[in-house]
Amino acid sequence: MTTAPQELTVTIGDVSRTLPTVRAGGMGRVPLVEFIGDSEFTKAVAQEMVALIPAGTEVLLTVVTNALPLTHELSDRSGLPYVCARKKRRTYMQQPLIQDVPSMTLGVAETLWLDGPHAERLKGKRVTIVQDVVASGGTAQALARLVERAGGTVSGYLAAFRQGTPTLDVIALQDLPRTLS
Ligand SMILES: O=P(O)(O)OC[C@H]1O[C@H](OP(=O)(O)OP(=O)(O)O)[C@H](O)[C@@H]1O
Repeated sequence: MTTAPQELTVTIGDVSRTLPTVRAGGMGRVPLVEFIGDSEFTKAVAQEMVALIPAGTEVLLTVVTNALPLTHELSDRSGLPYVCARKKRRTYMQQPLIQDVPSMTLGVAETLWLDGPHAERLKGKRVTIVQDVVASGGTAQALARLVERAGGTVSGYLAAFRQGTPTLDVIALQDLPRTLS
């Protein structure tokens, strides 16, 4: 007998989304949060997150891909500048900081690249790390290391959703189940 995958509906502000579930590595089905291609949901989430930005934050730091539109909207609403790490080297990068992600939920090895001029914008600043989802916390740890290497300090970890029990102290709008079936 086949069991239909469970659905998960989340509501942020007055916007609701039924999240698709996907198989992720050996984890079973996990809810998939997508901001790419969904400006209405992205704006609603950013609107709710503004109040959660730690006091004293001077710069937001995120990483491509899915967290980028969310951080852009958060920057727009908070007035704080943001910096974005890449997951691929670009030929135009100047003395980038290169940081491996220690572990990831989906089990895919990843390396973060922060262009030198962008790293300069973190120097001496209090930086909040912004993500769409924090699960294991591996990506957050790698971003924190980039902040330190750039000469900044981490003010906090802010995510739209926390999935599971990351070891880091993450401020999140909502918790998502680790697996659905
Ligand atoms: O806490 P962790 O276990 O590190 O997992 C969280 C990361 O996993 C997802 O990235 P994904 O690989 O799906 O990247 P994408 O945004 O480029 O799709 C999500 O966007 C977070 O960055």
